[in-house]
Amino acid sequence: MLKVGFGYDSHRLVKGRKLLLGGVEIPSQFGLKGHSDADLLIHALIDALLGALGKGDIGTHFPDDDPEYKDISSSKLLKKIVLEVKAEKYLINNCDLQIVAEKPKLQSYREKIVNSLAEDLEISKAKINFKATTNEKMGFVGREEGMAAYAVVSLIEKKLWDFYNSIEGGE
Ligand SMILES: Nc1ccn([C@@H]2O[C@H](COP(=O)(O)O)[C@@H](O)[C@H]2O)c(=O)n1
Ligand SMILES: C[C@@]1(CO)OP(=O)(O)OP(=O)(O)OC[C@H]1O
Repeated sequence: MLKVGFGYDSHRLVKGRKLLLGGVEIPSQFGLKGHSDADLLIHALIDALLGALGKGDIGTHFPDDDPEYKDISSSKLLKKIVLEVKAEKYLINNCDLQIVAEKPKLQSYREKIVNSLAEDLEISKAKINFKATTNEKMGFVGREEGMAAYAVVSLIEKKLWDFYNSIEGGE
C-alpha cells in the first residue's frame, strides 16, 4: 500500500535563540521560540509522517508541557518517528518540504539541510526535496514575526517495494 501525509508548523522569531532548520544551525540574529529547539521544518515533517501512518500529531507524541522535551533536538524526535515508520513495515518513498520565511535566504543551506534530514530519515538525498519561499512581505511571515513550514511525504509498504524491485531489478 502507499500512504501520503501532510504537515504544517509555524514558530515565532525571537532574539536570543538559535535558528535550527532541518537540523542545521543557520546564522541569524533571530531564532525560533519553542519548548523544543523549535525546528519547524522537522516538526512539519514529523506531522506529515504521523499523518501518513494515521498516528495523530507531534504534540500527542511529544507533549509541549513535558520537561523531557525542553530544548530537545527535533532531530532526536524525528529519529523516534522513523522507528515507528519501520515498525509499521513502511519505507519513506519521498518528502517534499517547504519553508516560508522572508529571510535569511535559504538556498545556500539546501544541501546541508537535505544531508542532515537524509541522515535522520535513513534515506537517500534524492528522496528529499527542500524548497523555500518568502511570503512577499504579507502576513506574520512578511512582517518577520515568524516562519512557517509545510511537508508532504509518501510512504510505501516494504513488501510492495521489495516486490517492485524483484521485477524491475533495483531502484
Ligand atoms: N527564505 C527564502 C526565500 C526564498 N528563497 C529563494 O528565493 C526564491 C524566490 O522566492 P520568492 O518568495 O520571491 O518567490 C525561491 O524560489 C527560493 O529559491 C530562499 O532561498 N530563501
Ligand atoms: C516537539 C514539541 C515539544 O514541545 O515542540 P515545540 O517547540 O513545543 O513546537 P510545536 O511545533 O509548537 O509543538 C510540538 C511539540 O510537541
